[in-house]
Amino acid sequence: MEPSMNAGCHQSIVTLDDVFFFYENKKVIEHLSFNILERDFVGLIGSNGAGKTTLLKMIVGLLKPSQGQIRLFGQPVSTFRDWERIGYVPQKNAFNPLFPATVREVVLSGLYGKKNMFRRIGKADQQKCEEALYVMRIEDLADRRIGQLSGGQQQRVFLARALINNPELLILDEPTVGIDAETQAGFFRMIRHMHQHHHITFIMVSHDMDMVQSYIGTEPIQKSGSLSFYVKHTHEPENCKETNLTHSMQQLREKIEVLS
Ligand SMILES: Nc1ncnc2c1ncn2[C@@H]1O[C@H](COP(=O)(O)OP(=O)(O)OP(=O)(O)O)[C@@H](O)[C@H]1O
Repeated sequence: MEPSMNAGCHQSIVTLDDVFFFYENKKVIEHLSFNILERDFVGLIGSNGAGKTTLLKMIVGLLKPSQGQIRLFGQPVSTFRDWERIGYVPQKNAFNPLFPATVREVVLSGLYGKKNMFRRIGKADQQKCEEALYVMRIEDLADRRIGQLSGGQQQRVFLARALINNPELLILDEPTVGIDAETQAGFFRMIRHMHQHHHITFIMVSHDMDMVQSYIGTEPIQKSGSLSFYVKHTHEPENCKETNLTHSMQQLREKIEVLS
């Protein structure tokens, strides 16, 4: 996966060029170069402490590479501002049961972006929120406190939060940790459906080798230290059109109901 820029359906979504990362003197990532194309599904596997979360945090601009460059949608991450194009579900969102935010508030907060904390919530935003709640089948939880939900329910809330902007890139950091096997299987069916039917590129950290190998591929495309990158390319030209959010999200939910 050499860094390169491509046009049309093969647009580069994330490019890393000889990236290093150090926490003080501890080297976590070195000489990492790769290129993720539009609608790729990247599975990132690695032992504890391999640097998976560090890498995701660099991609979403929360950490700065010690050396090298990262580009998002062709732009250097340092000047990138279109954060609504990216949905990020961080690892393990454990909440104090008394945390005051409701599910609806958490999902709406996905619209605020990095610089927009105090924007007024208009009708269109409310509508997007209701769609995201609907598609994740959590509309009946909308007024509950996030901290009072199960791990599986919280995971759906954070996915709804990430989906509210109709992201082009969805980044999931071990989305099924601590979740029962049945809920995990339903979650992966949903993720696969989203990848197959929607215009979304995925990067997912997972310890679930079975899921990664059955959907993405049996061999990693690249290794770096103890990080392994599995990549499924999905570049059929007929799938390279923008989809209508409302319609596609409703289709997604209907499909999930069939599968669940
Ligand atoms: N803020 C920090 N300061 C110093 N060292 C850190 C910090 N965050 C992480 N590390 C160290 O950097 C290394 C990589 O951490 P990271 O969280 O990226 O690993 P990971 O692959 O996501 O691990 P896990 O599978 O356990 O979640 C680990 O050795 C960790 O202890």
